[in-house]
Amino acid sequence: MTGPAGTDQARTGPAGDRVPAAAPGAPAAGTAGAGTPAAAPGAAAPAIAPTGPGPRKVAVLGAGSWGTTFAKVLADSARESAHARHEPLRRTVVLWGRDAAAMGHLARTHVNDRYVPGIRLPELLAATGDLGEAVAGADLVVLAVPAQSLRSQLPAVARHVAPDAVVLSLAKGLEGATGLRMSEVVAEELGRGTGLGAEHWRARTCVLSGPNLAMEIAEEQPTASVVAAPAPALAAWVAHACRTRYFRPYTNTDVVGTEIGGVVKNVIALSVGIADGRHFGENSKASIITRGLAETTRLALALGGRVETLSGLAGMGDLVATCSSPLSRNRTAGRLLGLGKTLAEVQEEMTQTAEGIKSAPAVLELARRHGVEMPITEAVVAILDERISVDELAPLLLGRELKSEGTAP
Ligand SMILES: NC(=O)c1ccc[n+]([C@@H]2O[C@H](COP(=O)([O-])OP(=O)(O)OC[C@H]3O[C@@H](n4cnc5c(N)ncnc54)[C@H](O)[C@@H]3O)[C@@H](O)[C@H]2O)c1
Ligand SMILES: O=P(O)(O)OC[C@H](O)CO
Repeated sequence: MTGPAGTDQARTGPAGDRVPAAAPGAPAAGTAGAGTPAAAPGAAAPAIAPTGPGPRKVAVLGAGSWGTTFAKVLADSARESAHARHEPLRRTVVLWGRDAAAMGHLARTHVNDRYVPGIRLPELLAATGDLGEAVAGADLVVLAVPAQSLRSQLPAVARHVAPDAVVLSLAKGLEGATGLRMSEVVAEELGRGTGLGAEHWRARTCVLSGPNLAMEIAEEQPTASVVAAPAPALAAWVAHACRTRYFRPYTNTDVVGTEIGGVVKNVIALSVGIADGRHFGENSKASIITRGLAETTRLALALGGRVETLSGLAGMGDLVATCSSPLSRNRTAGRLLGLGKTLAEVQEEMTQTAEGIKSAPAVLELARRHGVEMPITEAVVAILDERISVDELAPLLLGRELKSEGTAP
């Protein structure tokens, strides 16, 4: 690992316990080394809601636009908090990316020009191409790889993760093959890989979602977000770890609703992009956004989410940001489709992840399994499958039987 480590001689784990400081790259107390199981099956589970100071070591896995930006947020948060308390910096933030050469360059230069051009990253931010080195001893493990790649990274995470670590998922997608939400994939894989079981990790897995276009946050433009966790104290611990003067995370305990809001808005943004590509104006786009929120809410409620989550930052907030911004990759992909490009051409042109393309069929399948009607999603999937043309989108949606407004089917 390259970059500064925490300055204190001791670290406090998520459960508030004092444990000896770990040398950079070495497993911390309570953490298994590379290739060894992280914890014996049936080991006593430490407290789920961490107390005390925030995480001493944070690993951020995935050095794309959001992983890099969120690592900056975590480093800035530590610096601001130390400054406010007149205390020394106590946090190490380690960003892991699969391209070791790129990570070496990032560590030396503190820039990631491919994903956040022009942004100077904090000195506190370390970078590595060695996943074990990043995860070992981390109190908080942040997952920022795209949804379809997450599962393949988790066995390696399981080999190194501390049993009492907290996991924070940033991805906004459903797994295509299973239709599972990212928090479900995390619990399943870490439960199996550590031998601690899915329930152990479900209780420690949080998600962050909201109107969070990475480049705006990298530029320190004021932004709010939501941390959802199974327990309020856990959400608060994570929120405190990432609050900065430009980033304000709210908390809730609706993990399902928060994840579904982040997933489905990408599909709706594809549709708004298509409308944009067909040169439709604001009425059309506002109509899609509003009815998109209705179908997102229907699905979230069917899965156990809460309506206030969908009318909040992780629902309406994210939908508005993504559907309005030219920075959105999903809206951009939709726009290219609307301009007449094929899906293959769009994918060729996109250099960053547009989660909605892979998630849309999984969202539709999930909705069907729960008897939820999602006409916009259905139309987007039909376009992606090339069963209908982009010109058929509007007649298809407007030709449906009239009904009363609201989220009811
Ligand atoms: N960019 C944003 O504004 C933003 C904001 C909020 C949430 N998100 C979500 O965050 C997640 C990550 O998106 P992003 O914007 O950082 O994507 P990105 O396209 O900018 O970067 C993706 C990164 O993941 C890496 N990657 C891809 N496959 C991998 C694999 N198999 N193993 C390891 N690394 C792999 C790539 O090399 C790249 O560094 C997505 O789910 C996205 O929806 C993005
Ligand atoms: O660029 P997009 O479309 O992946 O959207 C980025 C963020 O999710 C917006 O909140």
